[in-house]
Amino acid sequence: MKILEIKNMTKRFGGLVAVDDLSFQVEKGSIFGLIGPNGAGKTTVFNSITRFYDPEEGEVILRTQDDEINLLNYKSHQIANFGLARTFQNVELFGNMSVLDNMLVGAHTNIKTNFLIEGFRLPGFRNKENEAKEKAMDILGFLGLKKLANQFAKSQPYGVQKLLELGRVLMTEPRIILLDEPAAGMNDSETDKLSELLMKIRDEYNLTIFLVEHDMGLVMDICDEIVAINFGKSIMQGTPQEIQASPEVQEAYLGGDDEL
Ligand SMILES: Nc1ncnc2c1ncn2[C@@H]1O[C@H](COP(=O)(O)OP(=O)(O)OP(=O)(O)O)[C@@H](O)[C@H]1O
Repeated sequence: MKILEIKNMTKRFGGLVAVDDLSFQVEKGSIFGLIGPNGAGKTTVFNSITRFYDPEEGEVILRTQDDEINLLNYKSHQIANFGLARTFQNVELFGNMSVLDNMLVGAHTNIKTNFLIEGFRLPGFRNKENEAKEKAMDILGFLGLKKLANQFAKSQPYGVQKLLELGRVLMTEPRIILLDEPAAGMNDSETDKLSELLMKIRDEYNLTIFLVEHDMGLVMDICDEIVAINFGKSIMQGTPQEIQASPEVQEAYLGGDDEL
């Protein structure tokens, strides 16, 4: 099943067509990569899917077993309710809060109580809070961060902060996670660990991963399928092998800073 389908998306900035009639599909349960040279339109696609931008044309269909939702009919804050969660290129944590409390912020969208229960901290709320804490500790354990639960987020090294951001996303029980350059700023061994972890997350949490990434090693290692774009248009969608063998994709990278 195609969990996510981008249909004829166009996004313009004034006279510049950043995304140009772009279509591609993401298979449920896959790790899917969006690649392209600098300025190809990757971030714009990402921001359009997650509704930070308003594309002028097209559809973004999120499919569940029994429903099809066009995300373009909703605002960015509503998207998480449909099971789509994202991370940002720069780590966005609450530095002065503990690692655990940062995780609990991620749970907020999933704690559904009424204002009486929440406002007066009645038992229903405490139960939900305890459940959320337990879940947070489980995820921290999965990420190897349990021991750091009570430490300040800001005193953690960059690699740990990136993992914590992933953990916070998992708290929302997403169907699909969109990762904006998850390996940015990581060294080779951190990137290798991240590759393994992303595959483990996909399997353990039974979700789909959509990533934009400059690190071709990571993309080629872990993606089941990739769409390569340039000038906002699709060059091709295929397996890592097909993408690497494509003269059109190689041509797009020639002369750029990025290497395929
Ligand atoms: N907010 C904006 N206003 C005007 N032009 C923009 C804006 N955001 C992006 N662009 C332009 O749209 C095009 C696509 O940019 P985008 O950032 O999506 O590319 P990218 O593939 O993510 O690039 P990079 O790999 O360098 O991050 C570029 O020409 C860029 O200058």
